[in-house]
This record gives sequence, structure tokens and C-alpha cells, in this order.
Amino acid sequence: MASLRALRLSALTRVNSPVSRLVARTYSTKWLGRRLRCEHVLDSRHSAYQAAESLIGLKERLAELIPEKQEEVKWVKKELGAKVLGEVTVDQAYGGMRGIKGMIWEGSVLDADEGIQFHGYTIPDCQKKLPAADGGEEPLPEGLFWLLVTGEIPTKEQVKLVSTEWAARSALPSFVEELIDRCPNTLHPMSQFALAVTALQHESTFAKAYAAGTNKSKYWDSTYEDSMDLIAKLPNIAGRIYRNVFKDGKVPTIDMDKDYSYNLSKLLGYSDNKDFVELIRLYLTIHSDHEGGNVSAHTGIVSLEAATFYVCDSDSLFPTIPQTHLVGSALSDPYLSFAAGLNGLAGPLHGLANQEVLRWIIHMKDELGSTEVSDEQIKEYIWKTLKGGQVVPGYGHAVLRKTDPRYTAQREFALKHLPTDPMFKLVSQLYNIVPGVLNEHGKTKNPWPNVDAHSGVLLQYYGLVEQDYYTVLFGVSRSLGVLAQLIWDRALGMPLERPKSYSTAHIKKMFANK
Ligand SMILES: CC(=O)SCCNC(=O)CCNC(=O)[C@H](O)C(C)(C)COP(=O)(O)OP(=O)(O)OC[C@H]1O[C@@H](n2cnc3c(N)ncnc32)[C@H](O)[C@@H]1OP(=O)(O)O
Ligand SMILES: O=C([O-])CC(=O)C(=O)O
Repeated sequence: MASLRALRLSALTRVNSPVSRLVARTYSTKWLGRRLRCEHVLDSRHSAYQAAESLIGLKERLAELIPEKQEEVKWVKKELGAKVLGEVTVDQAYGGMRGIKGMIWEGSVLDADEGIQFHGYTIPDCQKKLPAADGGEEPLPEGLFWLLVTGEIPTKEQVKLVSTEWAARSALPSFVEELIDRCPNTLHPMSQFALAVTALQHESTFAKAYAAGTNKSKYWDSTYEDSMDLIAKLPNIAGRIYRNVFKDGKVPTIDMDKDYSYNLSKLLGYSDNKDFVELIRLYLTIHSDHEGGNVSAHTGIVSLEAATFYVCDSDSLFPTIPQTHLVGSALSDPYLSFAAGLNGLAGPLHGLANQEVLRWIIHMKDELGSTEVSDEQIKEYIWKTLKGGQVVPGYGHAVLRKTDPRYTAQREFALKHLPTDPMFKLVSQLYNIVPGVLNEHGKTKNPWPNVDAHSGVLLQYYGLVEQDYYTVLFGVSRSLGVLAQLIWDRALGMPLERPKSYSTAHIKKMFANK
């Protein structure tokens, strides 16, 4: 067996292209010795890798881009470093730092009216340009990850390489499987998710490289390796949690020939339904990244550029961006950083809103006795929520001021695949009513729906009805955005984040005579 393996490896290595070297290295150092499953991969993939000989793989392309980007950033800092990005008021310091421009995030930029753009590509652009699976229409999230990392639209073959590599890296260490299996079913799936990701830190290439005294110019390499491993392992973590908490605890195996979304669907138990798999491809693409200031991104992984801020009405410098724990900037490895981000995503004002939305709608349906309800009944239900001092989940946004294009993409999916579903009709009815009520209420700056207002109704249509699980899927997707950025943070040598904070007493003192 060993000599057969060695033969196959040397055959791969003889194909002297960057891609085959990458694949050979991946198998030889990480997987081959450990997983018999890789035997099958080598058998079935060998010819594919030879055919892919002329392809540039993701890591090779990244390595080409890093020096260019480093030069670009050097130029921007030299030429534009003294420019002022904005002012900071005391209100903003108390107000969750809304509107403060204090971070660099390469993968995406959010426009209040247009929504998210990934390296300038809108969601409809991505749906048109990113490769889809054979027979499918929705973009493959592998392609979106490529776009986030490189700023370029990959070819179908390049996307296939990423799918293959993620499948090959997907196995979990047995102690992580056992850890998940030992969680009580009553522990929220998001807590199990963060726990498992933290435990995977045991495998961190970055942590080992750092401990071994690696030169910091090489940090991006081990950060890339960890990020690819971590993303690859998420379906096995997410699937295991779902099967343990809600099903029979039996976890299907990854199919080495299939794409990431198919495999996630398979591990959940829904891959027989091709429309569900398409939904997951869309879901993982659109939830991936939302620039740098959202809670999951800036908790876990952030890069702060040295911008200058002033307090309005004051000549005293106020360089304060009092943020929470910006774990990645402390050179915590990708596992620790992403686990921190997941804990932020698990909050009901952020990613947990998707479970809250479906719960709120089901509660409304139960209270009103049917999905056939009048607009007046819905209005009353919304007012009851507001008068109870609660938020209407799925509506409002810290930055967006129009309907979230991620909502629109999911609505279009529903119009195509489940136009007559009673719950979808209810979601559509809410879309026509909630903004008016929120406007009348008069507090919310953005009365329009966000991404979470739609995702649950799609998942429940295909039988994935366990709302408490939904944010785990969001977390799997968010890994793509935040880890792409973390790789760049290390490639660009972004510093430890440490903004300034003040106490209320200090602020009063600062402005006592002004
Ligand atoms: C993937 C995502 O994270 S998308 C967001 C998911 N979260 C939700 O859907 C939860 C419901 N929405 C909200 O709570 C908010 O709109 C947030 C948290 C998303 C944004 O918060 P903010 O930027 O503070 O919103 P905004 O500036 O409009 O808030 C002003 C007031 O309106 C209230 N408000 C905002 N949205 C809503 C809402 N959907 N229902 C009721 N009240 C709301 C705020 O609670 C705030 O009240 P306060 O002055 O008593 O504190
Ligand atoms: O941008 C935000 O603040 C919240 C959000 O929609 C996301 O993170 O996807």
C-alpha cells in the first residue's frame, strides 16, 4: 500500500506544474499518511490534475499578487497616508461607532443604497459571472472565495480545483468529532460550532510556524493553509452538529468529486434535492462577506489602518475607535479568530436574526391561526412586537438604507422555486407591511428587510425546519469572507489593533471649557 502511494505521489510530483506541486504537497504533508480516503482521491483525481497542469492554482495566484498589493499599499500609505477619512463625534463613540471610517477591508465594500459589492461585483454580477455547477445556475461559493482572495473571476477549472482541494482537506481529527458528539443536544448549535472551531486550533499551521520563529514575511503562507483547512472542515463540523442535535447522529461522508455546497447538503442529509443544493450554493455565496465593520468580521478578524480622526468642534485629536476584541490582529491564528467571529454572529441583532425571523413568523401564524391573514392582523402583530419593546427581526440595518440585495436574491430564488408556498407568501406580505409600520413607529433609520428576513423560509421549505440551526449555515458562509481578509492582513503585515477609549468623566473633562 505504501509503495503504491509513493508511486502515485511521485507521478504527481513529476508533473512539474505549480498546481500539481501544490496538490502533491497538500496530500503528502497533510493527508496522504493519515487518510486512506485520499487513496481514492489520488486515483480519481490524478488524470484531472494532469489535465489541469496549465492552470494556475489559488495559492500560486495569491503568491503572484502579494508583491503587487504590497507595493500598492506602500504607495497609498506614502501618498495618501496623511489624508483625513472623517471626524468622530462623541455621539458616534457612544453610538456603536456608526459611520466611523477606520478599517481596511479588501474583499467587499457596502454601499448604503446598492448593497454589497465583492471587489466591485454586485450579487447579480456574481450570479452572472461566477461559475455554476454542471446543470446548475447559482454561483459556486468556491468561485466567490477565489474572487475575494484575488479580486478576479476564476475559470470553471480553477473553481473545480478549489472544490477538490476543500474535499481533500475536509476530514476532522477524531478528538474534534468526539468533542462534538459529547455536547448535550441542548447546547445551542452555534456554541457547539464555536467550540469545535476553537478545538481545531490544535491543528494550526500558523501557530506552529509562529512558535518555530517563522519570519513575519511568511505569515501569509501558514495563514492561507489554516484558512483552507478550516473552510474545508466546516461542512463536517456543521453536518455533525446537525445530525447529532436534530437527526440520528449518523454523519454521511464527503464525496471527493463534488463541490462544497453539495457536500454540505449531503452531510445535512438533503443532497438528493438538487434545488436545495442550489439554494445552499446561493446561500453560501451571498452570506460570505459584508465588508469589515459587521460584528462577526470585526470581532474576529480586522485590520485597522492608521487614519486620523477628529472630534467635531474640537481642536484636540480624538483618535478613538473603541471596538471590541479584534482577535486576528493579535496574531491569534485563523481558528481562534474565526471562533471569536462566530460568537459575534450568534447574537440576535446579527446572524441569529435568521432563526428569530422564522420563529417570529411561526409565532404570528400560530397566534393568528393561519397563514391566510389580513394586512390589518399583521399590522397589529407588528405593533404588539414593537410595544413589547422588541425589535422586528429581519428588518433594519446598521448601514443599508434600502432593501438588502441579499434579500432580493433570495426572493427571486423563491419566486422561481416555491412561488406558491404559504410561508413565502406570508414573507412577501410582511415585505409590503413592515416598512410602513416601522416608519410610523419612527425610530428605525432603515425600515427595509435585511438578508435574515428571507433565509429561514427557504430552508424550511426544503425540510430544514430547525431554526436554531440556521446561523450555523451563516457561519459556514462567513468563513469565506473573513478568512480571505485574514490572509491579506498577514500578507500586508497589518498591525495589532488598539484604538483609544475614554470614560464619560474624561469626555466631560475634555470639553469642560468649550
Ligand atoms: C446579517 C445581519 O446582521 S443583518 C441585521 C440582523 N438583525 C436584525 O434583523 C434585528 C432587527 N434589526 C435591528 O435590531 C437593527 O435594525 C440593527 C441591529 C440591525 C441595526 O441597528 P441600528 O444601526 O442601531 O439601527 P437604527 O439606527 O435604525 O436604530 C435606531 C432605533 O431603531 C430601532 N430599530 C432598528 N431596527 C428595528 C427593528 N427592526 N424593529 C424595531 N426597532 C428597530 C433600534 O433598536 C433603535 O432603537 P433605540 O433608539 O431605542 O435604541
Ligand atoms: O453589515 C452588517 O452590519 C450586518 C450584516 O448584514 C452582515 O454582517 O452580513
